[in-house]
Amino acid sequence: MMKNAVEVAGLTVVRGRREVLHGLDFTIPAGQVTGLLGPSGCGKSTLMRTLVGVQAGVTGTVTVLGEPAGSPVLRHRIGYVTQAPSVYDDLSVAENLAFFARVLGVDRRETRQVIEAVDLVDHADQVVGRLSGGQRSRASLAVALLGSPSLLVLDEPTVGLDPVLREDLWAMFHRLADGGVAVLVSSHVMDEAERCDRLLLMRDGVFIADGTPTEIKEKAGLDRAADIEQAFLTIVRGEAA
Ligand SMILES: Nc1ncnc2c1ncn2[C@@H]1O[C@H](COP(=O)(O)OP(=O)(O)OP(=O)(O)O)[C@@H](O)[C@H]1O
Repeated sequence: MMKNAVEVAGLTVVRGRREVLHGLDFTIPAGQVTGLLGPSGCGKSTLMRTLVGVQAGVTGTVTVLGEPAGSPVLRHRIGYVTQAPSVYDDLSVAENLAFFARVLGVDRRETRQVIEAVDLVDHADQVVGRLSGGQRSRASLAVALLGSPSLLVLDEPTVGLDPVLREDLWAMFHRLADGGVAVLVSSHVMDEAERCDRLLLMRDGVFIADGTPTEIKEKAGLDRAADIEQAFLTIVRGEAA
């Protein structure tokens, strides 16, 4: 198993006329849930798009599963869920999965497994357009799980979900990581930080901290009982001082 699913050096991204990521160096290990946390607009989606290979204006070295980001061989090895649902409203959950399984060349039997994994068995025959927002985003997640990707890139997957479902999804992320998958999850709410094995804290296109939740709190001079939001603010204020 590859130790690092992602290796990035000197990553800069220009969108429009603005540089939105400013020379990032980092790795994302296999077998862990890495959280990408930071305020709205700091560049999380841009970073994820870069790893998936769909972002323009990229300079630097971005290696994903041993290949340059965007390489066609990676297509089946990365699962990506954006903030907008990527399933068809007029098809049922099962029909959507059957369609994407065919596009990806994945065994149709896998569709059942991924529907179970996201807990949509009871809604499998329901048209996606009539699902709740949370159910719809889980349908997108099921699509991303097809083909057992080695890297899962999830842009704010738990937004709008109730606490029980959030709990279930985080348990699933950790099960996948235990199986060797590199799971990258973004969030702009810091209260999910503690659920991650490791955190990348981002602000204005740079990382202000990289480590386990405990390491980051220590770096900020706080004890374990503190929350990551406090650590984030402490680090930001320290930099400004
Ligand atoms: N097409 C674009 N052209 C120019 N600038 C853009 C474009 N898309 C996004 N940006 C800018 O790039 C920056 C980073 O955006 P990005 O979507 O990566 O942030 P984010 O951290 O994912 O935010 P959110 O949590 O709100 O999704 C923002 O300041 C945004 O205004």
